[in-house]
Amino acid sequence: MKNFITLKEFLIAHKKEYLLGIFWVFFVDLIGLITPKIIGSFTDRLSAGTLDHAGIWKYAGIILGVAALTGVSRYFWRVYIMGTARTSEVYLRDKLYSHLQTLSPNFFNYNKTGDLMAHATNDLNAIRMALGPGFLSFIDPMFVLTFTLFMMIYTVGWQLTLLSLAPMPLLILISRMFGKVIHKRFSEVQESFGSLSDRVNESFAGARVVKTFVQEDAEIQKFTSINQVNFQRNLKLARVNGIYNPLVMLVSTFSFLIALSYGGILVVRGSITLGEFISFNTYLALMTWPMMAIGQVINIWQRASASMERINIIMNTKPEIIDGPQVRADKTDLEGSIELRNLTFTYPGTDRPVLKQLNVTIPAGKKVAIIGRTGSGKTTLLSLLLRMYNAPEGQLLIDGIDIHQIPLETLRENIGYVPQENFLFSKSIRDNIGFSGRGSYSQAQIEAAATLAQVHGNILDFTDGYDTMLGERGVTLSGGQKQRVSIARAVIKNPKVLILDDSLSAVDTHTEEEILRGLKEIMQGRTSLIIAHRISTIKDADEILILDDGEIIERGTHEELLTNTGLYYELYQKQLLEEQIASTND
Ligand SMILES: Nc1ncnc2c1ncn2[C@@H]1O[C@H](COP(=O)(O)OP(=O)(O)OP(=O)(O)O)[C@@H](O)[C@H]1O
Repeated sequence: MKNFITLKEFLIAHKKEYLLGIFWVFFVDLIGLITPKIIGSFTDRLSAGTLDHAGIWKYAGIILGVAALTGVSRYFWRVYIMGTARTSEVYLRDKLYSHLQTLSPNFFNYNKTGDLMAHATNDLNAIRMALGPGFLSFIDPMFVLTFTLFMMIYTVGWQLTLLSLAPMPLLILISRMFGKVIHKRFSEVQESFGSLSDRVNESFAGARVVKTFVQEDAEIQKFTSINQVNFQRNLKLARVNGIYNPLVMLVSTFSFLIALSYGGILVVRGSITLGEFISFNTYLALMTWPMMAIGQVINIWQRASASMERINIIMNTKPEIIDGPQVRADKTDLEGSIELRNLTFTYPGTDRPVLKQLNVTIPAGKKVAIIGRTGSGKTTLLSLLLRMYNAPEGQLLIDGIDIHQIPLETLRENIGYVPQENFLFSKSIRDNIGFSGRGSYSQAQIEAAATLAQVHGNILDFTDGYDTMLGERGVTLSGGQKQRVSIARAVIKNPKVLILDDSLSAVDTHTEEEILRGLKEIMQGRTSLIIAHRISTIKDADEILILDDGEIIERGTHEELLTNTGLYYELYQKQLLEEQIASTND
């Protein structure tokens, strides 16, 4: 039960609905006791020959009335219990989603999307089942068993009742034994379903790569084997259920057997009437469902508990990147100066530093470029600036204060970031560009940003213009167009700091020049950090840093760097040569 602590708040808030639900279950179970008594009395009067036509109609009327009342009451219990269980699913899904939003990018490096989706679907469904049908299957049998037991003792005495119920403790034993196995096997099923969802998600997301590498058959094989594992695990669970449910049935059949044989003897002896015997057996029949239900309850709750355990692992994951106690809440704006003080950074879970003792000061409003071989740590530095990862205390300062003292919202709202991988949402181009404004940007602002990013013309070429819907990952746009929409999305924020991570690599040199000219205008007085592989992108920067294996090996302006014969000079010569070859080929 301790797994369900996550739902404490919800259950307290919805106790009224559950109490009303309990009332209606209580009421249905209470009136359910009338029918067996009526049938018994009907039998006795019939065998005594004291029943006329009107009497028969009266009995029929009562039975019909009870059935109608039961139907109406059942409607209410469904509304209160099942309805609240549905609400719990919405509550928990929202809570899970909101919590996932707070977790750091590192969490998503280690947890696969498909598996997280399985948590949000299958696991939540199992929990809903417990709070709806599972809860009902718990309280209903409690009432039915108590009431029926009372009526049985009242009708035929305690000896026959006790004897008939003698096999019942066996039920508890069986349920305890099977409960543990069901919990374990259901956890395994959910886990394999997570892997299955993840496989599907990954292979669809990478559909183009799969096709271009002609890996369809291999993908099908991989899918089939995971599907088989999932099937086998479901089968193992079904096997437990297959033994468990008939065992529960068998125990209740023993009860019937005792009731029939010993009850029959009592009727023959004349200790009880035939009517009482029939009433007793009808009560015993009433008990069959609750007994089965107790078996089901254990099953449902064990599944839910396994699912809740999985959800709790996520819910108990503490967000690593948060506003700590040292945060300065009054810092609602940035000026844009950046300082790296001996910055050394190692990714969590690894032991090799990716950035080593970097010392850089970027005054507000300056343009700094970073260039270097792949894997030299350029993107890592930007991730630290955006606090996607935590830099060591005191080594990364913005506006002269430690980055950890700046509220996350202030930090990120004031940085315009164009990532290396231009992820666009499956929304219209307008919504993608205006992503940060949640619909508050005017069409003129959106168009201005698009013009600056040199993509306005392209957008107008689409039939639906700014309303053009982008497929998953913006598949309808070319690489260069995606980059430019992504630039427009960053600059519309009018950020104090603009970060471009190799964001002009997919546009031709002419467009690049146009974009840079536009950016120069908007970034007047604002800080920009540009990563590039092409020297043409960065040559007018105030300072260029050359990063190699996490260290700054050269720094200076374009002109200063060309006076050395270092890596920058080497890169420049290589790119000049490439350009010359390209122009001779034209
Ligand atoms: N989340 C991570 N966990 C562990 N190591 C990482 C992680 N992300 C990047 N790295 C490693 O850190 C190093 C620097 O990576 P980074 O992405 O910063 O390089 P880069 O200079 O931006 O490269 P490129 O020009 O190819 O984009 C690489 O060796 C990379 O494998």
